[in-house]
Amino acid sequence: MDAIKKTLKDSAAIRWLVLVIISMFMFGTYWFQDFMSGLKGLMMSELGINSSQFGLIISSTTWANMVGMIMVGGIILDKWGIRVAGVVFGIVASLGASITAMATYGVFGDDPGTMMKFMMAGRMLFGIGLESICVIVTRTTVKWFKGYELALAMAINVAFGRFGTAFGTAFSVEIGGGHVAPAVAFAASLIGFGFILFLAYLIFDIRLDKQVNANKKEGGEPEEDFKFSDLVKLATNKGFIYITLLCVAFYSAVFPFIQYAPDLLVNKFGFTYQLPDLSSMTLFEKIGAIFHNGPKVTGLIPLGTILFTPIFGSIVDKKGKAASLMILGAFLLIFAHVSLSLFNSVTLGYLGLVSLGVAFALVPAAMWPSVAKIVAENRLGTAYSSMFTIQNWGLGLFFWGIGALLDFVNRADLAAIKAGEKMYDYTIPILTLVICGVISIFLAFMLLRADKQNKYGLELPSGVEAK
Ligand SMILES: NCCCC[C@H](NC(=O)[C@@H](N)CC(=O)O)C(=O)O
Repeated sequence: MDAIKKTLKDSAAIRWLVLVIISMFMFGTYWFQDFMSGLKGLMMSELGINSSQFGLIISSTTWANMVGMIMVGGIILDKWGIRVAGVVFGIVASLGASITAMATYGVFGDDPGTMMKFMMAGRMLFGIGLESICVIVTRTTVKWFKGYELALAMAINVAFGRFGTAFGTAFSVEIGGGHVAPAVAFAASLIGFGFILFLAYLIFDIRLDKQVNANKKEGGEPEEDFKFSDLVKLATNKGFIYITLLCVAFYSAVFPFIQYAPDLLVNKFGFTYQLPDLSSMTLFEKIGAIFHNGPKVTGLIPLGTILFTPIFGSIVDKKGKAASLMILGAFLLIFAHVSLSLFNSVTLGYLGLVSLGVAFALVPAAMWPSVAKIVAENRLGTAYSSMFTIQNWGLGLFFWGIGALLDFVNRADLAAIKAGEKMYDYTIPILTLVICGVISIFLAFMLLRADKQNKYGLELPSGVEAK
């Protein structure tokens, strides 16, 4: 038997280069997913929309995914591979983002109704690409890093996405020069840039496949293929059900919150949307102005997770305790939303945001590797696609629901709010997210119990089998 030859992925330099290239795709798609949060005030004044309509635009990202588009993405990925799936969903995401940008420039008509309709259509198309790209990039990371630094690579990959969220949220007002359309066009061009880099990655993908196929004669791994029976197996796996429901409850209280956080800080704590001129300020005044700016402070949440997700990831790898850490994350989530809704203290508000940031680093670091302990490897593609689909049901509801609830509870004051005489009261919409936190704790405890019964090994370090 011939010796198995070294492949491209055996070179650490090439592996990490590939990770950076594919992660730029995540950077662009996460930017586009989240940047509008920093523009909410501007969108309301410039496009004449209310909070509920803003919520609809954000929520439209999830609509096609709610009815199974991510599953279609997963099937295309499993049947035709990374290259075909990446190109198809890269085109879909770029097209959706371009339609959204054109709509804000008034290409399809400049009345608010037409603009909104096409923005939603564009974001819906983009959303199909976003989620499938996330699955494709995750799958590609596994392809290159399995047997190497997989947990760290996944954490760094998510960190690129968080960079996109942080910078998109913090800087879109300035990038747009105080207008919505240029900020949307810039965000759309980042997806195009990420897609071009992904096309460049395909050269590495083709080379690696050739090398792996050559080695397969010496005994390689069989490709995974989508089977509908896998769905049935997943739907009857208790651990998978708990972790999927936990994923919905947890992310529903985080991603939608981030979309509204700048507006909450402006309305509740008197923060600004636009930075004042910093040039004549002392260093302390500059820092004060930044920490008093809604989009910038919100941007710090995902920015903090960039450091902490890999740290928590390596704790999970080395010490285990993934289910316990998810319980802790759910407690932090409740503290965050209680302190941001029921109290009016800015200090407590900052503590709430820090607590949310830690939970946002902790839970994903513990949750995503745990899926691989609960579900057999040949069903992982289907497992991630199913989780993302169900996650989108919650996201769709809360992206829109927070805005709709905001308009509803403030209905007596809407005219005064529009005229700038009053501020939105965010208490009830944010308190609703506390319910998600409570459900998350319950599910995390159920997961811990299921782990003890089924011996998934969630509390054990990476690579240690439960007996
Ligand atoms: N290896 C899996 C990484 C998932 C990271 C996770 N992303 C999601 O949940 C997606 N559905 C993306 C999205 O909706 O933006 C995350 O924590 O970002």
